[in-house]
Amino acid sequence: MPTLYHGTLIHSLSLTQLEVLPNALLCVSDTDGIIEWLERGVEGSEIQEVAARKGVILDGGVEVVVLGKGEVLCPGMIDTHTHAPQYPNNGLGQQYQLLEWLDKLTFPREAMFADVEYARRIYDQVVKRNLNAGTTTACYYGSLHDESTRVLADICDDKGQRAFVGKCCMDRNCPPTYTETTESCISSTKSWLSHFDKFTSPSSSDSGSGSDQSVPSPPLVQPILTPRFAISTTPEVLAFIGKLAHSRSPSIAIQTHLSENPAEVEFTKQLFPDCETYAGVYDKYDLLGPGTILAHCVHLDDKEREVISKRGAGISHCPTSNTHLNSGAADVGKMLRAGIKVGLGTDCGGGYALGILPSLRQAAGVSRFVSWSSAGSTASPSSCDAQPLSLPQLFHMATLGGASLCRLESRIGNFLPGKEFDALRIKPASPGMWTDDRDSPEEVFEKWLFTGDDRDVADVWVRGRRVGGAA
Ligand SMILES: Nc1nc2[nH]cnc2c(=O)[nH]1
Ligand SMILES: [Zn+2]
Repeated sequence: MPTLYHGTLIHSLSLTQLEVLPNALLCVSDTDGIIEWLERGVEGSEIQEVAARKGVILDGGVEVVVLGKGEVLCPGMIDTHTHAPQYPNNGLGQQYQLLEWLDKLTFPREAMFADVEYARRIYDQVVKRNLNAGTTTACYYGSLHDESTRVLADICDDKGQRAFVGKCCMDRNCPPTYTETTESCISSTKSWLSHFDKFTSPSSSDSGSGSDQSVPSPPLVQPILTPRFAISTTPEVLAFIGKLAHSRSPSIAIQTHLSENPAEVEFTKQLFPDCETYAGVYDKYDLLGPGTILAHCVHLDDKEREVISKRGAGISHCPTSNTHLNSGAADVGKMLRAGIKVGLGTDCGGGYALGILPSLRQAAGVSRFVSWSSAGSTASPSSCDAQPLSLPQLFHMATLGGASLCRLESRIGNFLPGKEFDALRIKPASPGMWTDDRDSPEEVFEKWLFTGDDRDVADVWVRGRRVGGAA
């Protein structure tokens, strides 16, 4: 039996198109969570008739979820870069720059995840809190520990969060208490990867319904190769990861950090004197491709944007972290104009906040500072390009744009029929205080984006299954 959803839907169609659909009627298959059809402009009194015309007879077996006035259904949000073992450090560290922050706070915390039971306790809360905050897909760095990172993958699968989970590779320039040899990095990466064979595609176990997708949907939880960054991975490990990624088709996803902080860029150039740029290091080892997520990219030059764009890699913009760790203000406009895919990341615990909303707000603010400073520092015509990010762009980055970094844009990111139903029901927790009857659905939505939190996320669905929410 399918489930029907009726009410106001808001989703992104592109960087410039935010579509608002009042009185939409959406049908989701209960076998595979796929959106079978979407009808626009259906009054409440017409639900039964429209459903019948589409072949769905409303009887006791069909659930109809009717959104109330002031409620909005939007796609689930996608955190394209976060570190699961760093959540206990959230909020700390604003006095540091990246490399000192890693040594003082981050490596000692991550080392604690050698204890698998500690990892289980923390990861259980991380995944639960992220789902309730509306993060239906997350790209997680784990620690360097194989077993604890398997636990993280299992927890995502159990709780129903769509996720990419990576065992962190780091075989040099790390403290003796938290590092691995090149040999153990390679062998534990192979062993960690084998764990994912057990997560199967939903369409391979049932016949599915309604979807015209010819390729089976990937498993909910997928592996992502995770060289920490060029500083802490030897050329041998970088080469191993490049080869491993391309040993499968489609290639295995890759995530790493790029050009976050000036001292990091400088040190990387010293370590790889034969590479002209930092991005060139990753390119040399075949790490840049459509399945690659590059976090931060604050200090890129034009050549680097060009190679990232050419290879089809995506950038995870992490503005809360970039601000908190004094890394700088990334110019997202330049990335977009170079044709690069951009999503949002929390980068916890460099970023201090759970869920994508704070990143979206900070992305808006930082883009304004970038536009003001470029307008003030140059009279060249190019300064006209530096517009602050618009609401459609911001929401695109939080949803469909993030999906494209994960190579999932044909599966999730909006409510087009054939996609999987990853969705949030926004229900203002304090109606009358910050929303009232005069607000249009667009206004409720905008207020939620800029002032709301997980108390206002009543339901969270991934692949049609309810996996969280405050209701
Ligand atoms: N923000 C951030 N940058 C990094 N670069 C290398 N490791 C890290 C990390 O854990 N967080
Ligand atoms: Zn990070």
